[in-house]
Amino acid sequence: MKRNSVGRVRAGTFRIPEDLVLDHGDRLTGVEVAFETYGRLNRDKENAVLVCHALSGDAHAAGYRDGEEKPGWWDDVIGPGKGLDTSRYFVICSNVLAGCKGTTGPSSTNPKTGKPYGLDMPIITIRDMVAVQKRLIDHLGIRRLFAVVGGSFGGMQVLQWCVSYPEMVRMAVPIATSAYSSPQQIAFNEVGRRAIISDPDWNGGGYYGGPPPGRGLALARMVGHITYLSDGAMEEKFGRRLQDKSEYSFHMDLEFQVESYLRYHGENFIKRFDANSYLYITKAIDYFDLAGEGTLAEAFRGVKAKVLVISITSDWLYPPYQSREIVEALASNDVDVRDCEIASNYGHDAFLLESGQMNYILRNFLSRGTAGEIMTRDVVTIGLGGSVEDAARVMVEREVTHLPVTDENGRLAGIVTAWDISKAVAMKYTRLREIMTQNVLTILEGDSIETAARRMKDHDISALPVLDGEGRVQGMVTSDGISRLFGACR
Ligand SMILES: CC(=O)SCCNC(=O)CCNC(=O)[C@H](O)C(C)(C)COP(=O)(O)OP(=O)(O)OC[C@H]1O[C@@H](n2cnc3c(N)ncnc32)[C@H](O)[C@@H]1OP(=O)(O)O
Ligand SMILES: N[C@@H](CCO)C(=O)O
Repeated sequence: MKRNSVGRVRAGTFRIPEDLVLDHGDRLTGVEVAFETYGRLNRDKENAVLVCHALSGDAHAAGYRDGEEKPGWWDDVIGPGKGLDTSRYFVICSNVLAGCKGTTGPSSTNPKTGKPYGLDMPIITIRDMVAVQKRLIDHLGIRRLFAVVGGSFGGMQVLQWCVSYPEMVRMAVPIATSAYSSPQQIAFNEVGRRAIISDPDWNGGGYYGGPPPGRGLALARMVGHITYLSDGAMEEKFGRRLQDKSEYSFHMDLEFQVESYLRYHGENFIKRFDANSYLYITKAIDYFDLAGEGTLAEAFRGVKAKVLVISITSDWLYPPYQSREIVEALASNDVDVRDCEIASNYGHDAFLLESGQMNYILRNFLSRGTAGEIMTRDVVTIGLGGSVEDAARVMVEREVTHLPVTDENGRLAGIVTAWDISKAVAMKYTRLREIMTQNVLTILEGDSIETAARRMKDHDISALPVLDGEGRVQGMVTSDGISRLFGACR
């Protein structure tokens, strides 16, 4: 087992109770979603990170399933102390709708016929896929996701989350992706689909129970896999070296290492993936175009998330210019967006390979610092029934200038400051209710430090009570505390 892995994991299945109405009006009954989770959901359910997988990915993003040697596809990034730190976050990954790894897709049994859907499966969009993920997140009782993260086709899902459910996404990390599929990306997907459809075993998509279109699917994967690498990476890996020989054979069969490698990946892929799912997912990718008839800036108008857009220097499938378009369109809507570029020779799949850079970037972005991390936890409060004199005594004894006032349930009812005490003495008030501020400005544990600093600055105050989801005081953030923090970052 790899170091700092989340360890043994097993997939859960969630069955959506109601019919799923799809983007194009079709309905699916009894949709099931396979998912895995890593880490622990905190009491306020505010530390959930949804990971969206790429084309051939699945819910098994990290850890080891019983009987399997290889960990999940992003085990280098998900785990204790890693970029998606499972000692802090509750990480969720689900298999996409139309997938073939536990979530309803063309290879699943159609409840109407008792047979595999095949091409009876309606065409699915990325918006449909994200709508299914939303139902899973609702089912888990999560009202707002701390972050949504994904690479490639997974990055498209991240952008769709930001547009479809802006209130639910606190931070978003679309990686090596695009807000629309370019003609070149469509072209490669079409070649892959034609390879499958041209395979005699495809049988109109009705191959289940008989030989699958393995030749077509392997060929589709070989073409796709070339786009996941780079010219430099292939030069490094293979050059013109021959496979298990020192001179040309001058025949039509295998000569070069690169040929052998692609055949290997093709043959490996058909052991774990369904050809019809390949058709449906690449179709969903082709249809993806957030701007639609309008502009990308218009599409991003409602985005509320803080966004980090990550691109890869050598990615020629989803080139960095497509990430720049996303950044510009978000920035034009005053979205809090930043971008970074992973320096790598690996090409598009670098988001799976450059785990050192990925972990560093994710850790720094996600832990941009939250109020919960810098608040003083041993916060001093006073009950609503207390007197001005009681408040003055507590302030002197505990050397505080702000005193949250709580009701009988421990919920915040107001706040009293040293200035209020001075006024009370001058005005001869004796009860807290007479002097406390009732409309208290507060902050949530998961809100960023920047948000706290901006709120204090905008309202010219020097302290903010930090509340949990039930309105109970968890701590205090003060302007002194924040300045000390940034003072440390010389
Ligand atoms: C992101 C998601 O949602 S999912 C998906 C992630 N998984 C995949 O995409 C699976 C297929 N993709 C890959 O394997 C990707 O290249 C990665 C990023 C996952 C792995 O990349 P790398 O670690 O660089 O592995 P690489 O692409 O070089 O392939 C190594 C394999 O090729 C084999 N190989 C290398 N050269 C040759 C050759 N000349 N002939 C035959 N096989 C070869 C190796 O033996 C190795 O086999 P193994 O995987 O059984 O150990
Ligand atoms: N190679 C990864 C990324 C593709 O975009 C996959 O197969 O899913």
